[in-house]
Amino acid sequence: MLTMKDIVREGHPALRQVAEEVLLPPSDEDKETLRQMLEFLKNSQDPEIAEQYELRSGVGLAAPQLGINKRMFAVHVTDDKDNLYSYGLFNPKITRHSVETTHLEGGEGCLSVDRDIPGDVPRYKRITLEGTTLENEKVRLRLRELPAIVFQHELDHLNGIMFYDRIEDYAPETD
Ligand SMILES: O=CN(O)C[C@@H](CC1CCCC1)C(=O)N1NCCC[C@H]1C(=O)Nc1ccccn1
Ligand code: NI
Repeated sequence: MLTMKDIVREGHPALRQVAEEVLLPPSDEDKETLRQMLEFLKNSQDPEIAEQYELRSGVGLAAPQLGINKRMFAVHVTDDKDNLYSYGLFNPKITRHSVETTHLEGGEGCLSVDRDIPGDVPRYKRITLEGTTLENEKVRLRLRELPAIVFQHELDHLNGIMFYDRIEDYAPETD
């Protein structure tokens, strides 16, 4: 099973690479990796397992965070209407998005970042995202609010972008 020692931290080159498309249909190895990533998220959200294996709770995990330069990530998150979004996706891409943006109250964190970085991280409020599932089926997901934020955070990892890259820097007072 995956634990925190499998997750690379800031400074590891994989976090700053543009990940490679996964060849479809996904290989057994890629499917097994993605399944393990989804399992990690579920374990990390189980208080007993998380405590036993010292897992930081996560709602998303991208392959580059394991040092794997492939366009695949897992998400396991429940929205404010108690809808569970649990997916392992290959080659995800945003095909549509709102102009309107939102941000996670209190800012974002990252399992690959062992420090707190304050600041709003702007995300599209609504997105349409397409990808291929663990069953090698194409899906089109219409997401909003927290699920949309999580998928955007994961997609950024596939493009070598960290959440704090998006925190706008205020220009120093000029007057
Ligand atoms: O790339 C993937 N990662 O780095 C794991 C991150 C992904 C989330 C960060 C912001 C959006 C996606 C993650 O899950 N966390 N980051 C570290 C702190 C704990 C945890 C978290 O934000 N949990 C959470 C958030 C909202 C509601 C419930 N739980
Ligand atoms: Ni992250």
